[in-house]
Amino acid sequence: MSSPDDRPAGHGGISRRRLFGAVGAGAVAVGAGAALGRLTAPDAVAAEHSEVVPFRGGVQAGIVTPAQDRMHFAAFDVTTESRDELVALLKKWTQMAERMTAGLETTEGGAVDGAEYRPPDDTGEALDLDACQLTLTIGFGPSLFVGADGADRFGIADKRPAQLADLPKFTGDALDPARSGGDICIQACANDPQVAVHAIRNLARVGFGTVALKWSQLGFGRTSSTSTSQTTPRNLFGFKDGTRNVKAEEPAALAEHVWAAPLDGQLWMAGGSYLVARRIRMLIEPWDRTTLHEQERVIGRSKGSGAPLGERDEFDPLEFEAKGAGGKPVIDEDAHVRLASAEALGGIQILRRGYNFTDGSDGFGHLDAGLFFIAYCRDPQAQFVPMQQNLARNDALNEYIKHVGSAVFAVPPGVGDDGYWGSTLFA
Ligand SMILES: C=CC1=C(C)c2cc3[nH]c(cc4nc(cc5[nH]c(cc1n2)c(C)c5CCC(=O)O)C(CCC(=O)O)=C4C)c(C)c3C=C
Ligand SMILES: [Fe+2]
Repeated sequence: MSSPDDRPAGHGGISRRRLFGAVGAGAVAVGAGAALGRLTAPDAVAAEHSEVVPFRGGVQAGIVTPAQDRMHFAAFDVTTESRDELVALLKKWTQMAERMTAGLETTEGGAVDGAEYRPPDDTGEALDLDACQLTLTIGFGPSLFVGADGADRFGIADKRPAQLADLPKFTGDALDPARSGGDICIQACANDPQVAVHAIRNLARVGFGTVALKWSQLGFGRTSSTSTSQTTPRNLFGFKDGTRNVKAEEPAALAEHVWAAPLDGQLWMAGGSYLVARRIRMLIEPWDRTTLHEQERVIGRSKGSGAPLGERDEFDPLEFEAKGAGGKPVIDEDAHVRLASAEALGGIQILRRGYNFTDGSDGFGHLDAGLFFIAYCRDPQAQFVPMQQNLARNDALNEYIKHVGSAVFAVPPGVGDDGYWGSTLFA
């Protein structure tokens, strides 16, 4: 396979998305030239203002990469019973993903330079768009390892990490099976929705006969910062979200809470992580009829500044012991930030990387809107599960939200120079 940085500027085929043409030199500084290098957290941060986020590296891009503004998340079921066909698809996907994240078509000249009487190799809707910091991150669900009937589907049952267990049912869950689970997920994040959708569409297209799309979700605005270089965005309740997130610039916290380590049990996962996705409906109509005072009590922070209640600035520490009038806690006992905090959970933290969504109306006069919550952690059972149990049982926010979709995936480490998506698993 020709790698993106082998390509001369202005090569014969359409160089998808102006990558080697009009875009300024600074924009590709950590792009094509570094595309085959190893991605570390500092690399990912350095890529923030570039057009291209390196695809290969020690960890997958799209985890600590500064969160892009748009997302298309897809979950697939594997329809073949052949391990060889599955591995062949993962190799093909890797080639395509490396090219698309570099701002190229899925194959050289794929959209319009191929044979006239064959379907094109690239669907074409991202021609003329640049890479837009596209990242593609793959994950493997529990059902890929062991089928519902207990079958070792692809000879990898003994490689299923203990951390990759199905999530338990939480109080209040109203999960739609059609929006839950999946054998494989691909998270596409970019600063242009068309670039993210193009990537998922083309991966799904070549997967025909080997995988089938189970569900997908578009997200239109990030709800977290994953780097101190980013400002904190707002969720659909109007609150800054991501203030106290684990950030790319915190290697010790990432090592403790996000990256799987060799000693965690499955060597093939070292340098990987676990992704929990929850489609959370936000009942925005009742929320919008709630007073500002109540909204801030429910979250535990000021809506305008994002500061903890009782404090001035967004990044001021949360004073959970502080008492106000009548000796009542300034941050309520059932405020969201208290119940989700490391202080309340014996030190547990997760890296949040979610997106706002709206998907039309629910047929009853309400917007189907909410938060597509994505968390990365080292062990969902020991981190996400107790955190969500505490929230599901006690959070004041529960009056205004409903969890309607759920999935968990093992996200393998980054792709090395000669590797492919999942090569450490299928080696
Ligand atoms: C299980 C984990 C979490 C779910 C599910 C969740 C849903 C959810 N959160 C908000 C809004 C906010 N969350 C904030 C902080 C926050 N949330 C979680 C975890 C989950 N949230 C954590 C770990 C934290 C940080 C807690 C801390 O240590 O302070 C905030 C405050 C800003 C911030 O720090 O990010 C907001 C706002 C919504 C609307 C929502 C479901 C729709
Ligand atoms: Fe939250």
